[in-house]
Amino acid sequence: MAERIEGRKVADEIVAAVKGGAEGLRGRTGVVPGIAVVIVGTDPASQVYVASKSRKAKECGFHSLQHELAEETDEATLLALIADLNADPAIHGILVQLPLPAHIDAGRVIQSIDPDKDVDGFHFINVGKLSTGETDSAFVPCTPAGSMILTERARGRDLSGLTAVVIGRSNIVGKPMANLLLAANATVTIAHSRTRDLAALCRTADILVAAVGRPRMVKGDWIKPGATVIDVGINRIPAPEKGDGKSRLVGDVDFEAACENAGAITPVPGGIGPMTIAMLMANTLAAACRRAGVAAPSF
Ligand SMILES: NC(=O)C1=CN([C@@H]2O[C@H](COP(=O)(O)OP(=O)(O)OC[C@H]3O[C@@H](n4cnc5c(N)ncnc54)[C@H](OP(=O)(O)O)[C@@H]3O)[C@@H](O)[C@H]2O)C=CC1
Ligand SMILES: Nc1nc(=O)c2c([nH]1)NC[C@@H]1CN(c3ccc(C(=O)N[C@@H](CCC(=O)O)C(=O)O)cc3)C=[N+]21
Repeated sequence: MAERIEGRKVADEIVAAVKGGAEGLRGRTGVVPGIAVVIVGTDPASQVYVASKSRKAKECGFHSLQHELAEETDEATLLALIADLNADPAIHGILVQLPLPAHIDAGRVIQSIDPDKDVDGFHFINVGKLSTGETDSAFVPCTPAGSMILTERARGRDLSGLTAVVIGRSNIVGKPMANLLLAANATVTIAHSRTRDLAALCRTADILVAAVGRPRMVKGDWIKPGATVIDVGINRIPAPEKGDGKSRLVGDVDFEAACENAGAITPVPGGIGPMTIAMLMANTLAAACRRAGVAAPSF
């Protein structure tokens, strides 16, 4: 039976350390880390994430702003808000919740964020730093950063000789995750919707990362015995057993079946989700430390 990797517990440890770091920064320099979360529209799942980000920010002792804009907000209004946040010295981190409504060019919005405040790590400058190995000064996207910390807990910091398969090639998860695994010396393959015989490829993976968005797509017999399985997927599915109209969260991996083969596996919920939020807090503290000219703690 696989070991459950308790992301929520590790996330709580990181949040406690960030809180301590923020107190230290404030004591030494008077600087209070500030984060602005911007959400456009009323997607209920997005609102849940945004609310929990704001809650954690308060828990860390941050100054936290939440901007909720109407679905029909135009791009110019959003760009103007970001320009204001870029210029605001009390704000060190800016997160624009994705996806954005279709009438807004998400790429243009992301590239308008000051790279030094881009705590999501989506700006070209931060993407370029990550892929060229300038990780000391880059903001690393929160989900892959959190996934990497849990991978290190299971496998150590040096993944030399290990094979990693990442399913999914998004800019938010798959590609940066593959870069981080590569930087840690794993031998990395990225799979996607055009990959042939995904099951056979997955069976080669000592480390398997699923970031697809398809509930329980990865089957138990796709898992190499002893593999470390990182399930990034967050999928809400109907749960009639809980009552009419109820739903529950599942990952991209068939958790119960995967437990038979895996050495260690992250659960959903309670795995990568809480780690993502913890890393957002860590990145915001790092942004505030850099602004204040103080060394940022690393995790
Ligand atoms: N835990 C967390 O904090 C976070 C969780 N998530 C979750 O992670 C999942 C992925 O998110 P994200 O990367 O944004 O999603 P995207 O939809 O941007 O990317 C999904 C990727 O999966 C690939 N894919 C789709 N179907 C298949 C298939 N049948 N076989 C193999 N590959 C397939 C796609 O391939 P192609 O490129 O060819 O289309 C694409 O590369 C979602 O469940 C999301 O909710 C996301 C962000 C944070
Ligand atoms: N600019 C941007 N940055 C993001 O990081 C970003 C985004 N947009 N858009 C949406 C995705 C998704 N995402 C999650 C974060 C935390 C949980 C999380 O905490 N999940 C809990 C469960 C929460 C629940 O019960 O609903 C868990 O897995 O245990 C989930 C998903 C961040 N994303």
